[in-house]
Amino acid sequence: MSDAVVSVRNVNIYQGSNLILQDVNFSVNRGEFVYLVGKTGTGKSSLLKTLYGELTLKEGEATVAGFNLKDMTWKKVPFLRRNLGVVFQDFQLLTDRNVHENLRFVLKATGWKDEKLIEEKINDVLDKVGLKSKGFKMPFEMSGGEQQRVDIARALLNSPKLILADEPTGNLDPETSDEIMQLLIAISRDYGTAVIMATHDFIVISKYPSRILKTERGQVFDSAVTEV
Ligand SMILES: Nc1ncnc2c1ncn2[C@@H]1O[C@H](COP(=O)(O)OP(=O)(O)OP(=O)(O)O)[C@@H](O)[C@H]1O
Repeated sequence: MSDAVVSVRNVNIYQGSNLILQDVNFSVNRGEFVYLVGKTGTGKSSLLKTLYGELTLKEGEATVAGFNLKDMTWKKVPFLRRNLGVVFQDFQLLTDRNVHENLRFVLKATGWKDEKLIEEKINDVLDKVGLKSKGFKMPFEMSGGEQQRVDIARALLNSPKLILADEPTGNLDPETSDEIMQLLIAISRDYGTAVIMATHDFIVISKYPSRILKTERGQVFDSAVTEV
């Protein structure tokens, strides 16, 4: 059986009628950590959006966490998302509730009902990101690094096979970026979660070298296949 969590074959990605990326081919295996780099506007976000079902795949073949993306209906997208964790630069936490309530909100929205299991899961993910005692804090009471940890905890709630992270260190100072990188790398290593992380931060990449996908001139180049 293939270990691929993401498989993309002969894919063309459009924004409206504009072809953004052509003939994209790559796979990502369980537990792999992959950077996604490329100049602004070359299609990193468009590629991530395709992988989490925000942009419908019209041309080519792709599977993510066992879901076929081709012509996926909007009805199916929430089921895909439950198998993914998505982490953004700007955290996107609900500002009017504390950390615990932010996490509980996601579990409830994704169908969790058993209060004991909900409590256990929240404690589990907070422990994994090193925030076990911070569940009562409001987002505005936390540093940027702590908020990013909460965002990662939220991404872990449904034990995803894949985390898609769009510039997760973009708003953080170098030391805090380091902490977040070590956390994401530990998650991929310890839980077998594949991570695809879009970034402009070459200091981070040189410090934590890993496979690179690069968007350039309408194509995706893969350091596993060619020099990027
Ligand atoms: N919603 C949209 N509608 C139309 N065109 C879009 C839309 N979103 C992005 N584009 C265009 O698609 C191209 C790729 O944008 P995308 O956001 O994927 O690039 P990016 O590499 O992620 O850039 P950045 O590093 O700035 O985030 C750009 O030319 C952009 O203008």
